[in-house]
Amino acid sequence: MANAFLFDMDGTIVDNMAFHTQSWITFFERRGQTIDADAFFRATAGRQGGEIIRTYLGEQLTDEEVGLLNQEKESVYRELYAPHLKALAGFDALIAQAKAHGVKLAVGTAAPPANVEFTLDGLDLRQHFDAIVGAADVARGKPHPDVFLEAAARCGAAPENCIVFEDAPLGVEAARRAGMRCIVLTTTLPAEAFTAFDNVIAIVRDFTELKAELLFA
Ligand SMILES: O=P(O)(O)OC[C@H]1O[C@@H](O)[C@H](O)[C@@H](O)[C@@H]1O
Repeated sequence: MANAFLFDMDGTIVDNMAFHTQSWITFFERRGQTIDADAFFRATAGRQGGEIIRTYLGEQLTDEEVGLLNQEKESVYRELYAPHLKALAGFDALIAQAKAHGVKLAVGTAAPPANVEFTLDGLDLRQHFDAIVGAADVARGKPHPDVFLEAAARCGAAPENCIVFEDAPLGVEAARRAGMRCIVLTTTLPAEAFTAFDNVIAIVRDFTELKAELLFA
């Protein structure tokens, strides 16, 4: 069976979580709610936008209302982040190395299709992936394992042959529930935030710090 690298998108392929958080702050301010940035990131990063909106604004919202609210939030985010769009250091070299070793590549993200397009097409990265799984493809966001299990299945890889790359505690937990090892990128939280997870095999600042022995053993 294949080996696969499953990449979270936001906060991992791109260092953009500060812009997501800022767009949520703006979105909730418009509705008279104040959020604490750090606590909000820990509690929500990796969940789908619709799940986050229902948690904070009410479970009674219809799917249509949630869809419109989510579109509003994500367009604020894209406008804020667009001038800064770039892949995290070492990403291009890592995917080239992975391909040379025959490793399958996938994305497992909570992002909606418009954000996947914005990021992966904006950086011309879509061509590299064997599978791209987002909010439109699975019912439940992280910490549920659905997005990574679906990405692995589409790559033809068993969970034990997958390495997930993540920046958020709920994403590391999703990998753990999927039975997958995880490499943490400290784009947003420090290494200490991940010490409790037994599936974490490395914690790095960006992709340049990764050793080939760990990835291709
Ligand atoms: O799963 P990923 O790629 O880290 O995406 C996470 C983010 O996806 C976004 O679409 C949400 O609006 C964010 O608030 C969320 O944290």
